[in-house]
Amino acid sequence: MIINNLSKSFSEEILHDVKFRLDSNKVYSLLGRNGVGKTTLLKIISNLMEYDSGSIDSNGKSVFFVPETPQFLDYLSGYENLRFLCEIKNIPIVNLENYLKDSNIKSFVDELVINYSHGMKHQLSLASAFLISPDILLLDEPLTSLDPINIEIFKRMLREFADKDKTVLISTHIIPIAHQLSDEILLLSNKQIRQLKNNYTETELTEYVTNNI
Ligand SMILES: Nc1ncnc2c1ncn2[C@@H]1O[C@H](COP(=O)(O)OP(=O)(O)OP(=O)(O)O)[C@@H](O)[C@H]1O
Repeated sequence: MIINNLSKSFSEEILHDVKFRLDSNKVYSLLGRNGVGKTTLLKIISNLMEYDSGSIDSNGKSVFFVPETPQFLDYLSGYENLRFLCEIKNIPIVNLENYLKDSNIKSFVDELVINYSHGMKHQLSLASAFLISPDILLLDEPLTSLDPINIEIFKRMLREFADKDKTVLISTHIIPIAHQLSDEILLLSNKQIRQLKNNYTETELTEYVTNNI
C-alpha cells in the first residue's frame, strides 16, 4: 500500500501531505502523541473516513481495522459473535474451530459478551481479525488492555500473521512493544509521518521517539 500526499482537516489540519508505504511480511508501529491523528489515519487507510487530498494505492489488497473500543453483540456469547462473523464473511466454521483449539479465548468464549472485561473484548476482537485474515491488518491500541501473558501471545501471533505475506500496522503508545514487534516505525508528529527502520536499541528508539514527537 502506498500513501501519497494525504491531507485531512477537521476544524484544523491534522494530516498534511502524509507519505509512507506498507510492504508485505512486515509489522509497523504507529507512534505519536495523544490527539495527533493516529486513529484518523488508520480509519482513512481502512476506508472508514474520507480524506481531503492525496491518494491511497492499496494495490488490490484487503484491509481490516480493529478499533480501540471493539463493538460486539453484547447479548450473544463470544462464540456466537464469531460464528455470526463467519456467516456474514463466508469464513468456513472449521477455521473458527481451529482457531479456538489453540486459543486462550476458549476459556470464556461461551460467556455473554456483556460480561467480558475490556481485555477479553480485545482478545475477541483480535480473534475476529485473525479469522478475517486481511492482507493488511490495522490495529488501534490492540495490546494496551491485555495482561503480560496475552501480550506475548498476541505479539507472536501478529508476527506469524505478517510472515504469511501480510502486513500488520499497530498504533501503540508503548515504545518497548513497538521495538520488540516492528520492522519499521511510523512516527506521526507535526501532521506528517516519519518512516524509520527499526535498527535501534530500545533505549535509542525511546530517546529518538521522545525527542521527535
Ligand atoms: N470526527 C471528528 N470530528 C472532529 N474532530 C475529530 C474527529 N475525529 C478526530 N478528531 C480530532 O482529530 C484529532 C486527532 O484525533 P485522533 O483520534 O486521530 O488522535 P489519536 O492520535 O488517535 O489520539 P489518542 O492517542 O489520544 O487516541 C483530535 O484533535 C480529535 O479531536
